[in-house]
Amino acid sequence: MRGYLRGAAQGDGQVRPIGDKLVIATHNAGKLREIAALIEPLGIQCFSAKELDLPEPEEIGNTFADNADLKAREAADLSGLPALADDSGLCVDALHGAPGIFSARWAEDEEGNRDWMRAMDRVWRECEATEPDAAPAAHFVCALAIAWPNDGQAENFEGRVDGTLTWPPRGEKGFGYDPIFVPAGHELTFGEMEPDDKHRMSHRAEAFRKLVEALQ
Ligand SMILES: O=P(O)(O)OP(=O)(O)OP(=O)(O)OC[C@H]1O[C@@H](n2cnc3c(O)ncnc32)[C@H](O)[C@@H]1O
Ligand SMILES: [Mg+2]
Repeated sequence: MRGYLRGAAQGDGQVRPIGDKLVIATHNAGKLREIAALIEPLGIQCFSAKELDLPEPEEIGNTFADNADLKAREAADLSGLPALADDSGLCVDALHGAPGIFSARWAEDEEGNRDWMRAMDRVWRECEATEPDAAPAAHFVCALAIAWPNDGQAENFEGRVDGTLTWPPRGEKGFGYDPIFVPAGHELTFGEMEPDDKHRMSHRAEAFRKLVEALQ
């Protein structure tokens, strides 16, 4: 494993060690599964935020990158290890980019319980109200951030995948909005695809490729 990360555009240009232990700063089981699969070839030992009992920070940023940064920085400070966070979401053209950074919140009820059918249904109803007969254009964004303990900096890597939305939802292999998203040039939804196929084209895989390119 190449253990140093070159400073990227948003960082300070310094080279920092990743070492052989990394916290995956997410409380989302679907993301954790995908990130663990993408990280496996690097031979880094990973700890999840859940197994370290880290709190879920309030996502007060205005961009995916800001939210990824704050999740990574908090997990690094609390664990004393480098931490990788992912902030991601679905952006629908007809909804001016919504739900975007509010993708998780669209699934939540008043008590904060998540129901993905509720979120997908809301997206589809709002699209129908705007463009009744179209296959709405949408994309997923993934911002990854790596932060180091008590460092105050994070390195960011962003990926995107374009596609269209479909109704009704299809497939149970993914998570979140996967059952209504058909990537461009394909017929299966992300929910119907095998995980390896999603990894060949996903927003998360693209962000991850950029991270790996910055390793030395
Ligand atoms: O913040 P953490 O703890 O990482 O977990 P989260 O579920 O709250 O994650 P986000 O704040 O990034 O919210 C983004 C939501 O967008 C959805 N999402 C992100 N990537 C996705 C993907 O690859 N497929 C389907 N839905 C996705 C997903 O369900 C998330 O809950
Ligand atoms: Mg979140």
